Amino acid sequence: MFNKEKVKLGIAPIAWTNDDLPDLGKENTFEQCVSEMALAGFTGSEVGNKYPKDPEVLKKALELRGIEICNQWFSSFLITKPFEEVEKDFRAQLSFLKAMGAKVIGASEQSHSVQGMTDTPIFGHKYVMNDEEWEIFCTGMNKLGEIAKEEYGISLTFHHHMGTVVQDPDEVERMMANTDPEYVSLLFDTGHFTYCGADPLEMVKTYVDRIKHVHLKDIRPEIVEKVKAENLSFLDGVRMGAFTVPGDGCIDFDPIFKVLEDAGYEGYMLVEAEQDPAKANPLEYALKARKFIAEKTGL
Ligand SMILES: O=C1C[C@@H](O)[C@H](O)[C@@H](O)C1=O
Ligand SMILES: [Co+2]
Repeated sequence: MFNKEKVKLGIAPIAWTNDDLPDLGKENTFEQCVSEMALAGFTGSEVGNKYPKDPEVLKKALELRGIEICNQWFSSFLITKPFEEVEKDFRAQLSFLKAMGAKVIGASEQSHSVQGMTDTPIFGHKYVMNDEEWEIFCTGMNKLGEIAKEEYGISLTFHHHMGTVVQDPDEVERMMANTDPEYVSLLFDTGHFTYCGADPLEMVKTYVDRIKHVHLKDIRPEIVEKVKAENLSFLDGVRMGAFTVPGDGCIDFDPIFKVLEDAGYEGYMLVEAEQDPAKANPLEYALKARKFIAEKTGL
């Protein structure tokens, strides 16, 4: 059994309004989004572009609905920008997260990333770091993680992601092996591992002791196949419905939950299923996800 005091459930605003494709759900307001998260039975959220920037204003709106901020995406550019520049942006985001009471920051290395490029096929076009870049990247992540932990009391979790320099299992392995477990943890995303052809069960078994945040997303494999066959971009795939909520795609979540449960996982499991809200009503899919998680985990 998951410890109900220590494992919490969240949902990402990306199902209501997609910051990577702002036309998807542009009509949905911040208030509708957070109200529906609460209505569906979630207590955690990440941060979307429509969220108030002032921590006090945001905190009030969330507290009214019994929601807290549990993580926020951070785009690092360790191999293409001076460390000091990355550090400045990182500290600004940590200050915001600390004011919000969040315990986790989710970093993704966005140097040379093709995840947001609509004219670049997602398969076969990602950048591969050389040895020197790996050294800069891992050293930088350790430094960011140390700042986050020692100065802000926040854990740095690294988000492996399609189209980025840390996408495939061998890249995740190299990143994990060359960063300090004290300062760098893994943000385990079921959808991104499945999308790149990895087995999310193997990945969770391998890294469970270093996982501090979980993104639960499912995959519609026929859409991913189409993206591959037709050389489409990551965002084309999102529009077409490559991702959906857990329980609605091809991933077997039972053994994944079991590994996390047996290891005594503590932290958030957050549903993150970006799709077109005009086709997949966000409240309907949030309720569907919440029911699935309750049935599978008792949470
Ligand atoms: O954590 C995430 C943040 C999104 O912006 C991203 O593209 C999505 O796929 C994801 O996993
Ligand atoms: Co994710």
